[in-house]
Amino acid sequence: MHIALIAHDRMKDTLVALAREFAPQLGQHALMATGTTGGRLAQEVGLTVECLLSGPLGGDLQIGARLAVGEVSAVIFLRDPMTPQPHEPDINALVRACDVHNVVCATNPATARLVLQRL
Ligand SMILES: O=C(CO)COP(=O)(O)O
Repeated sequence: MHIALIAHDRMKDTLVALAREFAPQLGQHALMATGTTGGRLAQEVGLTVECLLSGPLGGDLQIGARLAVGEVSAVIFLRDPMTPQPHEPDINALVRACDVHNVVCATNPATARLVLQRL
């Protein structure tokens, strides 16, 4: 599978902890991530991750574009529901693309855990 991993700043520690817990499973898949998230996953978890642009600079849109042509099979996107984001339209576009193309999309840690358990 091709899995996209994304977390807003206040959710990054949670995603890193989840990725650490599920590193053996994640390591069997092709991973991509927005820039800062991917850097942390590579450095702190040791995963091989294709790092795209940072979210506010277009990373969510890059993942959405890849997803729209069938190149992403699941998205783990830990959004911060308490902090406004400057690139809110990009975030909504990515989640909408998941719905349009019926791609697995986990936007909170509980759902992410369920998805990761099924890898
Ligand atoms: O903003 C993001 C997703 O909307 C995440 O981007 P970074 O991983 O570059 O922080």
